[in-house]
Amino acid sequence: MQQEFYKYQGTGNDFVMIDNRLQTFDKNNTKHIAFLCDRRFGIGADGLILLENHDTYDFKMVYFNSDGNESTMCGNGGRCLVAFARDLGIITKNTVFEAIDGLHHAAITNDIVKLQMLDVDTIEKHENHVFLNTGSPHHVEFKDNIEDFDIKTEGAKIRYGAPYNEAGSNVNFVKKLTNDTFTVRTYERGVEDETLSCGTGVTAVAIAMHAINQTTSNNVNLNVQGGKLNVSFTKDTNGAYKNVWLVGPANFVFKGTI
Ligand SMILES: N[C@@H](CCC[C@H](N)C(=O)O)C(=O)O
Repeated sequence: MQQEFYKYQGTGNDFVMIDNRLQTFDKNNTKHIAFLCDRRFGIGADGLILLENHDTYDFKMVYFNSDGNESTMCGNGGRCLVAFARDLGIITKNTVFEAIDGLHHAAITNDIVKLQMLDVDTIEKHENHVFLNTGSPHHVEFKDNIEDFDIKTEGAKIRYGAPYNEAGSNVNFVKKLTNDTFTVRTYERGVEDETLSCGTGVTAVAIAMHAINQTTSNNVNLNVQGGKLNVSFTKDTNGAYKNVWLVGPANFVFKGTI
């Protein structure tokens, strides 16, 4: 059977999008999803996202990494899905949709998507890194020579090592540029390589930098390999990060059948 697909990217984190409102897509066929994401034999993407109907909200997001396995929240994927929903005529500007980590409010203006992320109340501060969950698990570590660093090799060692082991974590390497601007490179679990951008990753970096006093700003700019993102938040009196918003471009690339 021919499958219609759409390709979107958000700061270079790219996704195959499928309109699954008629529930025709086989979600259990891991090999087929990995094939669709394969850059040589398939369409090529960091992940695949299904847009599905929801009883109460505008739509539902189902996310798979490029290895074919369903995974936790994808921030850039969520932003791209909002653009896809707008392009399909499901929404106009504002939306609320459900993903694996709960409800997300979002707004789209031209190609800029603003996506509300999970509240964060648990931040593990270790000697050389910070660990937190922004919808997906993230290890955050400073790396001064970030431009020349082997992200794939060094990221994999951390992702597969203790305490993460098989369940794994995404790994973000960070360099501070100014009080409110950081460079980030991310090794993504489930892609098992560096991606050009990671939305839950930069959200984790912005919150981690604030939590360890590396920024005094609650509006943080993140330079990633594929462009620029912004994360803003408020911190409540119990130390929880709320009203977390991830902002950046989300673009249609091409569509086809396979
Ligand atoms: N690219 C994503 C993160 C996707 C999930 C991640 N690979 C995982 O399995 O934890 C983003 O933009 O947040």
